[in-house]
Amino acid sequence: MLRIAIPNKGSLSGPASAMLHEAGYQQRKESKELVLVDPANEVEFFYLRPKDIAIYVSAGRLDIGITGEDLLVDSGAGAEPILPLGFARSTFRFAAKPGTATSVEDLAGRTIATSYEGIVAKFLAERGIDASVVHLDGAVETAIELGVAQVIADVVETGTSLRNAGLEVFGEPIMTSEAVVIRRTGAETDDPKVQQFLRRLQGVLVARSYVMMDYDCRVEHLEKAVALTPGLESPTVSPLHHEGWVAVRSMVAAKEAQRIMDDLYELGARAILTTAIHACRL
Ligand SMILES: Nc1ncnc2c1ncn2[C@@H]1O[C@H](COP(=O)(O)OP(=O)(O)OP(=O)(O)O)[C@@H](O)[C@H]1O
Ligand SMILES: O=P(O)(O)OC[C@H]1O[C@H](OP(=O)(O)OP(=O)(O)O)[C@H](O)[C@@H]1O
Ligand SMILES: [Mg+2]
Repeated sequence: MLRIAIPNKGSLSGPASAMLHEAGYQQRKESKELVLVDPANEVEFFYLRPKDIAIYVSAGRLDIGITGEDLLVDSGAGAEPILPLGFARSTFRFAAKPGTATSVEDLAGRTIATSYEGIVAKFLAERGIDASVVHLDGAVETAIELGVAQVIADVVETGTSLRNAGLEVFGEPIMTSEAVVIRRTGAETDDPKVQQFLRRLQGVLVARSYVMMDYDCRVEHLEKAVALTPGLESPTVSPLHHEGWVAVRSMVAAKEAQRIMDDLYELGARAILTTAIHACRL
């Protein structure tokens, strides 16, 4: 059985479970379940606090986990990312009241409120900046207004929370982050069970970002049409009963599909269809 740590709460939890479900794994039906065994797929899911996942995985009793890159760095645990998952994308930044700080040099002597002391301490140590850090569990943006700190260091996505608190980012971004699959540093890379799990998730990522495109075109336009739809390997081209015409089938990036359909139509291609890909193994 592959033993996998999954976030039980917060921004990572819903999208992680949705991705696993799409990959064909059973997921828990109610949020109080702590462990779920999926015998058909030979995996066991442990629903853990996102901040703790890297610690569990580094301890070696769980094979892999899903967490945020920022949480992994913050934990300082001996685990490493092996597959980016494309959700929970964020940037970790310093922010303060406008006019009170413009660069990281202004951090010296200040108090910084954060839920991510590990990341902040590492950043300050690397730059030799002497500042105090106060830990808060959340709603860190309010710390300045309430006099707990002069600066915050927090996750920023849309910037709405900062704006609502009347704060502005300053200095370079401390790090960018997204959800990742992690494993213990130096763990077996070629464990077939881990490889199969990763292939399933990669299949979901591809199925989400590509569509299958089919169209008919005249043989003399084939080269130009295929240049628009080169596919991942090479398009499938089949003869049509109607002489001088071929049918072409190719994978296309979903976000480019409409533009490519326009260009194919201009070229004289017809019966241009796109269909969703539900699952794949490349
Ligand atoms: N608004 C957001 N947009 C995108 N990613 C986010 C957002 N908030 C947090 N994250 C990411 O989610 C992970 C943090 O998950 P975690 O569950 O600890 O915090 P949370 O989503 O803020 O939940 P909570 O604070 O309610 O427990 C981090 O990787 C972080 O970068
Ligand atoms: O830039 P934004 O789109 O506003 O997103 C960033 C905010 O989202 C998260 O907060 P969350 O809602 O999880 O509350 P928390 O601060 O209590 O963790 C994060 O801690 C930021 O506060
Ligand atoms: Mg939060």
